[in-house]
Amino acid sequence: QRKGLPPGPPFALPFVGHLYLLPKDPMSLLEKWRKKYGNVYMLKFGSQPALFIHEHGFLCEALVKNHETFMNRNETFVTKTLLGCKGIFSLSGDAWKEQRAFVHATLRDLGMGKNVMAERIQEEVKHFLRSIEETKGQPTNFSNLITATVCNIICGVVFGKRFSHKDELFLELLSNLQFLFRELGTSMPIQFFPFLKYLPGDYFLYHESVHRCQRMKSVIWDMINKNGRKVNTNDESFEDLVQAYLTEIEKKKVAGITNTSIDEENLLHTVWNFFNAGTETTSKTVIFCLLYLVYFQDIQEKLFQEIHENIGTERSPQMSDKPKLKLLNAFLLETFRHSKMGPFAPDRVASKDVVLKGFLIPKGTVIIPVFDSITQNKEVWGDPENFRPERFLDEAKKDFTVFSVGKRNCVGEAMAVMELFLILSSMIQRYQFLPERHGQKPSLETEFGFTRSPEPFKVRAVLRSNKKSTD
Ligand code: HEM
Repeated sequence: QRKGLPPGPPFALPFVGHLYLLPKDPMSLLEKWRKKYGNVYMLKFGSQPALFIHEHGFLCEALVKNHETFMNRNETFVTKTLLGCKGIFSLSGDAWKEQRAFVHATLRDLGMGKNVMAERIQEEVKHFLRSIEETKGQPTNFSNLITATVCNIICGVVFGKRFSHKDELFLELLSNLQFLFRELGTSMPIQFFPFLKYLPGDYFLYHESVHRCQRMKSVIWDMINKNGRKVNTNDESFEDLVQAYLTEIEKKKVAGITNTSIDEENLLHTVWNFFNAGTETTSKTVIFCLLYLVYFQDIQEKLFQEIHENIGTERSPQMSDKPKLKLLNAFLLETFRHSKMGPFAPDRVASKDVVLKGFLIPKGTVIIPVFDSITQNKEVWGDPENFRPERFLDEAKKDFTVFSVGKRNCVGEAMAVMELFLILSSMIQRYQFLPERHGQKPSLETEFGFTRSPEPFKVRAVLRSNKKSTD
């Protein structure tokens, strides 16, 4: 090891580095290494150094204080082969800065004033509540409905329209999205050993993933074009992201600007990134919230009382109600923390040699934030194993976010928070969620993946007695 490098386990093998040591769910091994080497240690992924960060302060040192050095994404099988290094998620350098500034400003505008974003979310929430009602209090697994709802909210914000949950394009979008999320974990070895794609039988799902990505592009392209859009470069008022983006492309053309990343290829991939980054994360959060509501009936009742006192049961919750629902806000933060929904943040790469808190981090090092430890550290949280929303009410503010930190944090954070607030407050206001069978709690066990999932569970959604049917 070069002098000054962070500590790390021995026995890195030629070609594979430490990869051979990592099991499918590596979290307990990473925790073991954290205890042995500290909150920051280094492994080798093949020949590439990989820095694991288990501490919020160190993460800020890297991603906030040294943003320019760690701004770029690592080029991986997913970002390079599947996403073609296009779109806001995969781009690096000036092209990323240009996409980010444009997307950030557009999302901000959609969420301000008339608040088109909140309107689109509320429209979808109405459909969601109606679908819950159709279950008539019978035990139901709501996961697919929640995922379709969240995906359709993105359609509303991006394309300016929602789709019927039975629409063929919408169903294909959803199925490819779910496949890629579920299966990419299995094809991970391909990330480091691309020659595996030549093995017969497509065991690592290389060809299937490439095929699904091609279908995904074609579906999104159809959705982008479907409205037969007209672009008016003088019109500054937009009701969706695609319209804003197409207008920006046109403006650049009219002005003769060719040195730009604002083009159709990046539009397609950026829209795709929205679905990849926004569907699974947000829907899993709602699913975990539902699980905790059912498991902790006393907390559910307190949340209902808070809504009852501050909003009543006659009108739908609005974004302006959010500051008043302190327990609901705390419940959401505790769900993020306790569920460990996103074990890792997507990786970045060091663009030059840099010294962080006395450690030398060589150019080309991959940075892997381990959110699991940040949310489960006993020294920070005291009793991390307990689900206690009040910790976000009573105690000194904790440094923690599941949206990552710095200028390249989640660009959809405000939208996600809006969705989660409107979905949850509306659900709790209207229904009481009960376990499948009286007195039988669902399991809190989870399965590891890009995002963690709870074990499948059914719930009875019983209309609160003071609510009228939505029909
Ligand atoms: C609970 C919900 C969500 C969580 C926990 C979450 C978390 C994250 C995290 C950890 C990152 C990586 C940031 C980094 O590299 O440091 C990210 C990036 C991103 N997220 Fe989210 N996200 C959520 C919802 C959304 C939504 C609703 C959208 C949009 C519809 C979205 C769009 C994106 C995009 C486009 C990026 C890439 C940003 C860039 O590279 O500049 N996310 N998200």
